[in-house]
Amino acid sequence: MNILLIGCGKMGGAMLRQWTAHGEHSFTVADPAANDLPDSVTHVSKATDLSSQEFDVVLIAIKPQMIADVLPDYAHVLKESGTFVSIAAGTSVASLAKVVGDAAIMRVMPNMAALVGMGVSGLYANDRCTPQQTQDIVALIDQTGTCIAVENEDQIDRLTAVSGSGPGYVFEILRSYVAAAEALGFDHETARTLVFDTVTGTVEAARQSELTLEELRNSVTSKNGTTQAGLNELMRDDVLDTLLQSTLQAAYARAGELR
Ligand SMILES: NC(=O)C1=CN([C@@H]2O[C@H](COP(=O)(O)OP(=O)(O)OC[C@H]3O[C@@H](n4cnc5c(N)ncnc54)[C@H](O)[C@@H]3O)[C@@H](O)[C@H]2O)C=CC1
Ligand SMILES: O=C(O)[C@@H]1CCC=N1
Repeated sequence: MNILLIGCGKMGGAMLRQWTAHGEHSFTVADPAANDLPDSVTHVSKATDLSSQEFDVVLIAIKPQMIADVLPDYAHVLKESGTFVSIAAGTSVASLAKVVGDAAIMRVMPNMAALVGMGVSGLYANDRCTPQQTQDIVALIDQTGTCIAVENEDQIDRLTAVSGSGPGYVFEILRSYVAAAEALGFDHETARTLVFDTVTGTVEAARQSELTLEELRNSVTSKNGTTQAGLNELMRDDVLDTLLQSTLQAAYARAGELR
């Protein structure tokens, strides 16, 4: 496919890196500030630099607040049979259709783990998208990790709060965990190794196990042992559950404000 990526910042750039590594599609990036693009990518700064080219896919990866200003310039560059794909948080299909008209539009919500090919994305396709169009975009997103198709847009906003914003929460939890390890006397590098290897190993063990997370937690908690002493603090007054629920609710509410 011949794909135009409008905006190639942190998220668009992370996905582009995986796509160019796969080498299956042709990419043009429209971004006045893009640099360090892979050699195979054509770069333009603005829509008028595109001449009369038309694309199979126009992928919108600019900030939600910029879409109304920037997208009108690109509304005509999609082939009749093409697909608009937006990764912008919140911005609804209805808002996009106001700019590009009655077209095949998909909302994809990726996350930053796409940078290392381990992203997880949600995908919603409006009823103008054919099964073939959906299949093609699912295959494209699969090149950045895993793609989960959802039935309605609200699911995309909910998924944004869980996995789209998820790396932000996880980076913060890791930062705090590493700081706590340093407070116990480890140097920064050793603290990072201990925490990162504990987290990645535990996630993989959970993924490969048939036990529930509660059963796994209990299986490593000896009665009156060290883990129980730690968990008594971590689980006190359900503070962690309350905090994570309010964290996800706040992100979901913000997605609604961006529609
Ligand atoms: N950063 C993340 O973890 C995630 C971001 N997203 C979505 O991805 C989109 C982009 O976010 P980021 O990459 O984080 O932002 P960013 O600020 O890193 O990238 C935005 C890019 O848009 C470019 N841009 C600005 N004006 C432009 C114009 N007139 N024409 C073309 N390009 C222009 C900028 O130069 C920049 O490279 C947002 O809509 C966001 O909601 C979705 C999932 C995760
Ligand atoms: O913070 C944001 O708005 C973007 C969308 C999901 C993750 N990052």
